[in-house]
This record gives sequence, structure tokens and C-alpha cells, in this order.
Amino acid sequence: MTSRNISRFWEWGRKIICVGRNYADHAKELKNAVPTEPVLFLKPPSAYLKEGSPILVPRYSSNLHHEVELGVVIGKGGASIPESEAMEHIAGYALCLDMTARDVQDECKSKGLPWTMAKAFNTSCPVSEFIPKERIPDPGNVTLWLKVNDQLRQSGCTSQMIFSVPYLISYISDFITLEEGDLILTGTPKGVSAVQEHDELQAGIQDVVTISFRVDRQQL
Ligand SMILES: CC(=O)CC(=O)C(=O)O
Ligand SMILES: [Mg+2]
Repeated sequence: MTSRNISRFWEWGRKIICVGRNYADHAKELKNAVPTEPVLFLKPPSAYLKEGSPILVPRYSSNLHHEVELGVVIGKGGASIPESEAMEHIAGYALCLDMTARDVQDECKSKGLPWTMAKAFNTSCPVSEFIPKERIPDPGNVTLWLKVNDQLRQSGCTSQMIFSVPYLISYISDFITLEEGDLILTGTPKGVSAVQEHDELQAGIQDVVTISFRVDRQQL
């Protein structure tokens, strides 16, 4: 039997659980209410994208937005994990982009429909290499940034998150059993904006990792 390596978690076929509106400044820029409990949605494993391949603008969208986020890679699964034990369930981290077809999301919101077409399409989850847990001693105090064609668009610290990483692990695991290799996207700070075909995106966790992705349009 071949053993799987957590440093290639994106190949495991596990679920991607995303937290929305976890930064008050981002909730406000999109005129959303600041939540009193986490807003959750899912992406399928087919959303993963690694550096070297382009982000594809879905053919049904003309307003694709970047959202830079801290990703948490689960190392030890569990259900109903107490907040006090949550950090023991983390294997490491990844820098992630929650690519969002904002025009489609706005339409879904106005019709009361789920966000799947806006959030879960192929290439909607570009990720960095796996970052071992030891390299980020406090996930509640790292700076995330994102540039489009060398212009800074997003910069924020995870200390601004409304719900902390341990709280999110505990909250999610109360109704979705977490498994080794799952990824949690913890929400984006303000500054989201549209990207176009041929744009170059660069993003980073300050002093830890950087990633770059080119944007292409899905072929008709
Ligand atoms: C409004 C959103 O798209 C929520 C989201 O994904 C976030 O990170 O916040
Ligand atoms: Mg997001």
C-alpha cells in the first residue's frame, strides 16, 4: 500500500470548507452584515490549483474576484472538537485564493440560491505549497497580502478575523466531521477586486511563503 503524504494534501480528494465574512472590513465593503456566527460553504477537491497552471475565468462570469486567505490543513480528524484541543488537529497551513465569480454570487444571493456556481468551479482554489505547523506559531497573527500586476490590492492581518482558527475548527467539527487532509479557508480581508485574462497575481504570507498565478479565460 502506498502511503499518502500530507504535504500533498490537495491530491487526497478531501473536502475544502470555506468561511465567509470573517473580517468585518470585507463584510462591510460588500455591504454584508457582520456575522454573529460563521458563514460556511464548500468547494470540491476539483477546485484545487497549483502554481504553474492558470486560474480560469469561468465562461459564464465577467467579474471574477480574488480573495486571499489563510488555509488550515487538518492533520488529525475529529468530530465535536473542543476549542481548547483544536490546535492539536492542525498539520499545517497553506496560502489560498478563494476565487469568486462575484456577478454570479450576487445573482445567487438576490435569488436566495446557493453559491456553488460562484465559488466551486474548476481552478477556484489556488494553493501554495504545504506550510508545516511549526512555521506559523500563531495563525491569529500573520499578515496576508495580494498584488495584481504588481499593484497591492489586499493586505490584512489574521488578528482581524472575527472567529479564530481554534473556534472555527471546533464550530465546523460539531456538524461536519473533519478528516486528515481537509482544508479550511478562513476568510478574506478587504480589498477584493476583479481580475482579467492575462493578469498576474502574486500573494503572500509575510515572511513565510509567496505564490504567483496567471489568469486565463476558460475556452468556449
Ligand atoms: C462574500 C464572500 O464571498 C465571502 C467570502 O468568501 C469571504 O472570504 O469573506
Ligand atoms: Mg472567501
